[in-house]
Amino acid sequence: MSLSPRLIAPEKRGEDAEQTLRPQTLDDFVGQAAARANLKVFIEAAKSRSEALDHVLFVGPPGLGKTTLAQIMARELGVNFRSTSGPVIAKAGDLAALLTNLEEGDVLFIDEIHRLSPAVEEILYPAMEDFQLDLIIGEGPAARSVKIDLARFTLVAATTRLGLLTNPLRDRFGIPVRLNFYTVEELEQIVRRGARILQMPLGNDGALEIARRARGTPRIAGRLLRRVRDFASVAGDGHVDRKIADEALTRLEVDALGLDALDRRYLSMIARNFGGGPVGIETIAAGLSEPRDAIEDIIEPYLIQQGFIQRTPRGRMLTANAWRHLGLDAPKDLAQQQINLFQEE
Ligand SMILES: Nc1ncnc2c1ncn2[C@@H]1O[C@H](COP(=O)(O)OP(=O)(O)OP(=O)(O)O)[C@@H](O)[C@H]1O
Ligand SMILES: [Mg+2]
Repeated sequence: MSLSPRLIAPEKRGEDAEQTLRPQTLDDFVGQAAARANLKVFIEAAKSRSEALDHVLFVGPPGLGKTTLAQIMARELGVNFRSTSGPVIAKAGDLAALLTNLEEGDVLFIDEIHRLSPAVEEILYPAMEDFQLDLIIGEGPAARSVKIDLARFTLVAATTRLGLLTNPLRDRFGIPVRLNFYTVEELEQIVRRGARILQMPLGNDGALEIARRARGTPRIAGRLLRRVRDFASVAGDGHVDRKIADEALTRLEVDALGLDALDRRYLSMIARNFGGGPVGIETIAAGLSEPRDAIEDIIEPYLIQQGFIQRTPRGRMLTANAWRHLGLDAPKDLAQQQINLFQEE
């Protein structure tokens, strides 16, 4: 799943030197206060009992710190970190090989767990619950099943789409953690921290400007920071203030609220072609020539959180906010339309 390239796309891209900006400890990690406080307690408890931590599931839009937190947890627990992802594990045997290599207490991180194949999921259930592998060896009448004991490990999984997880899988995580978009204040701290690490001169107003336009997402904050740095070193003396940040971000087509060209294309298509909606997701996907998954995962969560669109039973609908942001007049009966749609439910 990916969108056409865009600067503020929150999904990961290889070119990003993300590891340099990654916080290494829970205390270093900005924001997500509730999640952080809970994890701290669970980690302390597991350590004091010398037990493996219960399985953890991180849920949230791309770029909010799921992988980062998984790595931090292994470090704070003082155990090995092994990492893989749903689409990479093709066969049951691949997962079996990973699991049998784990040591007591290790963290196994499975990214994009909603993309595991059903056959692989079957293997995972007893492994998570009883720390056992049930394998079928051979085929036909000669097939027999063997049980292999596993070390007590902690599965840390991440998904952008909780709805795509099967219930039995979801139920096996003792610690579900939802990550939310970051506030501007939190992003400002993240931007300042990034600037310190990159040794880049950044004024307070410059940090605020980048934070406000980072779409609630640390990954985007980091990426904007690097692009602004490039711009400042070419256009000026390298120092970043509000004016330089604004110029750079405007050139990159990131608007005052952090929406990029694709976000605006999404909104203006619904406004101009569908009178503001309601319009179904398949129609939107076709109109934008982007995969439906990516639209639901990457574009919509932020637009919903910012109150630009509403999901109604009959499809997506622009809010008054969105019409205003596009500089267009909202239909006169917008409020009444929205009330009617929800009453149909
Ligand atoms: N709380 C934070 N403080 C500082 N930097 C952060 C924070 N959370 C994330 N980052 C930075 O944002 C980037 C993306 O984080 P991460 O890879 O953990 O996101 P993710 O949720 O795993 O995304 P995806 O769903 O695409 O895998 C990293 O470079 C990381 O350094
Ligand atoms: Mg990740």
